[in-house]
Order: sequence, then structure tokens, then C-alpha cells
Amino acid sequence: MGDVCSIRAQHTMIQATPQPCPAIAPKVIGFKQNKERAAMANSEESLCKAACEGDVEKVKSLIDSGADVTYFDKEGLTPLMHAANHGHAQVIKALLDAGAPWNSLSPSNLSAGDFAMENGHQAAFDLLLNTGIQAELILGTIARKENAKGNSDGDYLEDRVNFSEDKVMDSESKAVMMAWEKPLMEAHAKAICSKGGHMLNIGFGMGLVDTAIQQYAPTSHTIVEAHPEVYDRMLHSGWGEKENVKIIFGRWQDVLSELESFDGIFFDTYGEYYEDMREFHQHLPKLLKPGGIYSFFNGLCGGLFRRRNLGGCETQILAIGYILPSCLSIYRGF
Ligand SMILES: C[S@@+](CC[C@H](N)C(=O)[O-])C[C@H]1O[C@@H](n2cnc3c(N)ncnc32)[C@H](O)[C@@H]1O
Repeated sequence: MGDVCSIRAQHTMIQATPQPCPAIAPKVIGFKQNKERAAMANSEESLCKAACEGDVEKVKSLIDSGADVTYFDKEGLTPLMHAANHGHAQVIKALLDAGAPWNSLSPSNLSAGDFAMENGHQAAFDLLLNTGIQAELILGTIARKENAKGNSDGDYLEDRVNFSEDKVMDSESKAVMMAWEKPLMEAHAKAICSKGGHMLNIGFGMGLVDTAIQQYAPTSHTIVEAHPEVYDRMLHSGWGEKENVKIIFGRWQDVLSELESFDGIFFDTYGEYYEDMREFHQHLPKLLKPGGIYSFFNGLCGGLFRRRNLGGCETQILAIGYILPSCLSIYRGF
């Protein structure tokens, strides 16, 4: 747990040089019909400049007079990215209230959240994180309802997955798991194994957390995995022959009755929603022994930040810290 918190602390020390505020480029208007469009673009350029300079009154008045908060300037940046880059939290709030998209990406695939994070603007970052999480929760709830009605646009568990040395990808080439997450998985394993005993991991993926759990030589180590190809790969790589390992093939939702209680539990699935994780949490009082330790990993803010090396890990930890307000991703059973 100490590790998890200290990684979060490292994050706030990351500093990058913010880009200078853009000068408003003079427009050359060749045709009469372009005048209106040029005037509008000017108000959006002014919005970017005011956002960059932190002039919240000007931002509000430009919004009131119809400036488009979704505008991308010639550098491919939105007003929200400019405000985030310089840490102007009040401007960010005004833009978000006016409907500025929190998940737009710059030409280098950076979101406003990335700009705030890279420049160490914690208040700006928290605002964007909050908005991203709220949106994810709402979208997740809608998607679950759609799926329940049979409108699912594809079930990850029924699709093919691709394995390579450093990642597992789903059929849409989205990363199920990536090797850079290894240090984070090791931190989770260390936490849940800190008292030894019987371990449970939900979701094998690349087996990073399970490999780390094995290093603590637990009394028993149960792994629940639902994807047939991931399961086959587990068997081919010898996981079925390890003495203290029990593999349960199936969705955790369907195999709960086969699970006893554990001293350490880790949860990290893919293709599920926040609501699924919450549902899992409701089973914890039964699954976790008194004094047991639970930890989880979940991409709760997809789209808000790039998934990338250490930064991505830190983001996940921040997200976890946000959900459980004291930067703890760990739950201790009573
Ligand atoms: C992100 S990966 C887990 C990565 C793992 N923590 C590691 O260290 O490599 C998620 C895994 O959960 C599995 N999964 C998805 N939904 C599941 C469910 N309902 N029950 C059990 N496993 C599930 C996926 O097939 C995938 O292997």
C-alpha cells in the first residue's frame, strides 16, 4: 500500500514546460462569404487565448456570445487543453459547464487531463478527472442497459484475442493488458500477499499479477479466467500444473459458488463496467477472510488519459485514489 501511495506522490512532481499562449493570427479574408466564418473563428481564437491566460471573465463572456467551446485551433488544441496546460481551474470549470468535451485529443493524442497531469496542475487535473469519471459512470450505465436489451455491439469474451510478447489485444486491437503494467501488478501482489495464506485473482490477462503472487509462495492461489483463449494459453504455459494453483474457467459472476474465502484478493477484468466491479465488491464480505486484503485495478477513466508507460500507471492509481478518497486501492476485511 505504501508503494501505491508513493507512486501517486511521484506523479505530482512530474513537470513539463507549458506551451506559450497562442497569439491570435490575423485572418486574410478573400471572399465576402468567408467573413462570417472568419469572425467566428476569431472569437474562438480569442477563447483559446483567454483560456490560456486564465481570464475567466473573458472566457465566460465569449461563451455567452456564442464562441464554440469545441473549437480546435491551428495547433489542434481546444480551449480546455490550453486552460489545462496552464492549470487554470476556474476556466476549466467554466468550459466544462459550457459543454467543452473533456476527452478530445490533440494531434499528439493528449487530452486536457494529460496536459494538466504533465504540468503538475493538481486542481485542474482533479476537475477533469471528476468529469471523466462521472461521464464514464453514466456511459457505462447506459451501455449496460443497452447490452441487457440485447443491443450489445460485441462481447469481448466471445471474440478472438491476440497475444504478443508485450501485450494482449482484443479483436478491435484495444489493449486488454500491456507489459508496462508489470510494476503496478507487482505492487498489487505485494499488497495482497503481505500476510500470506490463500490468494484469489480474478482475470489472468498476461499473468503478470499471478507471476508476482507466486513469488510470495501462497498456501493456495486461485485464478478465475473467463476468456477461452486466455485460459488455453494459461494451460499451455504450465499454470495448470503448479501445485498451489487452482484455475477456475468461467466468468467470476458464474463461478462465485466455487469460491471459498481468501486472505488476499485481486480483481482486474476487461470488457466490464464499473457496475460489474461494484457488484463484485458486494461479495467481498463473504470472499475475504477477517483481516484479509483486497485490491483492484480498473480503467475507470478510459479516454481521459493516454494509456502509456508509467504515466498510465499513475493515472490508474489516481483514479483509484479518487474513488476511495485516501489514495488507497486496498480494502481490508474485518
Ligand atoms: C486486464 S486483464 C488482467 C491482467 C492481469 N491482472 C495481469 O496481471 O496480467 C483482464 C482479464 O480478465 C478476464 N476477464 C474478463 N471478464 C472476466 C470475467 N467476468 N470473469 C473472469 N475473467 C474475466 C479477461 O479475459 C482478461 O484475461
